[in-house]
Amino acid sequence: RWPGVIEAYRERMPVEPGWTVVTLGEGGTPLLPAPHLSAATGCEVLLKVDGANPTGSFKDRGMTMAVTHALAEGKQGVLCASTGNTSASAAAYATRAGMTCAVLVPRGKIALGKLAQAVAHGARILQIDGNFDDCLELARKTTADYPVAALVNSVNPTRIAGQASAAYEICDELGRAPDVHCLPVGNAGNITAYWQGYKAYLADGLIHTPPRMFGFQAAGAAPLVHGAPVAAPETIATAIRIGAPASWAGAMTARDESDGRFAAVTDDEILSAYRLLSAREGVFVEPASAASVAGLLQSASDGTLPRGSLVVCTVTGHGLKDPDSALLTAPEPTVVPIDPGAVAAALELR
Ligand SMILES: Cc1ncc(COP(=O)(O)O)c(/C=C/C(=O)C(=O)O)c1O
Repeated sequence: RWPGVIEAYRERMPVEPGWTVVTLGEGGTPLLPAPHLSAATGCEVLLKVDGANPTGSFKDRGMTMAVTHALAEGKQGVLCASTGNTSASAAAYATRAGMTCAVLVPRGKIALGKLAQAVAHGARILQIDGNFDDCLELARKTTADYPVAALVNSVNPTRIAGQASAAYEICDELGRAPDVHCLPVGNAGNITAYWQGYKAYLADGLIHTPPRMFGFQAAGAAPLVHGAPVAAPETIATAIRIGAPASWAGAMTARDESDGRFAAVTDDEILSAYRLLSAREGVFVEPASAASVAGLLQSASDGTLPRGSLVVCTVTGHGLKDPDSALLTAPEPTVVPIDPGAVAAALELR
């Protein structure tokens, strides 16, 4: 039985003996071959399907560590700013730990599924009349003034330590690191964590060569591509609608040390990758997650991704998080009378 991220990689986690480990069985997610993407790019493409985590996104890897740490510190609750998935995960793990949870979310810009999760777990939800960056600033100030609550955003290093587990799993499964690792980048905690994880395996001689980190941002929310914060980030991929990444330095380190790169993908590229994943690979992800595959396709066509490369694309969140986006292009449902002939006709069965 998979023991969860902390027990699976205990010697690499900042956890002390005797601490209560707060886990929902996160981690150990599929590393799935992607035959259509491999054929389309001339590479060997694998998807790290992190939407398969307990609350449906990669955030659980960091949240198990952050909430375990907060509980050990005697905190009464957790607080976070979120575009949605962090709040869903914080609410679930806080509940598991018997702690309270408060979340600050940008007004009107949070996908339905994520809000439902925070509500279901009984989190206090404050809609801030601003964007994610405003929420994060508020969360930092609030937890500084009222230390009774732990700030569990990815500025919290225990989040990064937990999220590095994805890199460990990939190396353990492949017996090596991929040549290139593609992932969507918003607040840049995840790319920071992956690079930390690959470097740890390199230092321990468990891999010979770390991957080049390819980070992809939505064109309307691409501060790391432009080299400056974006005041009014805009994208349909609301999870990465972030203009001032908190882990800017970590993202730069990952790019520079790995000979990697950042690039922007348009909402159209994101949506076409989003549809390709569900329609051809059978993997349903939320739009932000598809940015890594949009970037893979862009890199294959603009020559920045050499043919024959072994590539892992992390798809970070399950498609159920954002049902509205899936229904954007849904055809009108056909109404059929209770008649087998009508069904056969509607399905054009011969
Ligand atoms: C599905 C999905 N894909 C990619 C990202 C970007 O990861 P980072 O670059 O580590 O921020 C997020 C981030 C979400 C939040 O920042 C939040 O939930 O507050 C996400 O939910």
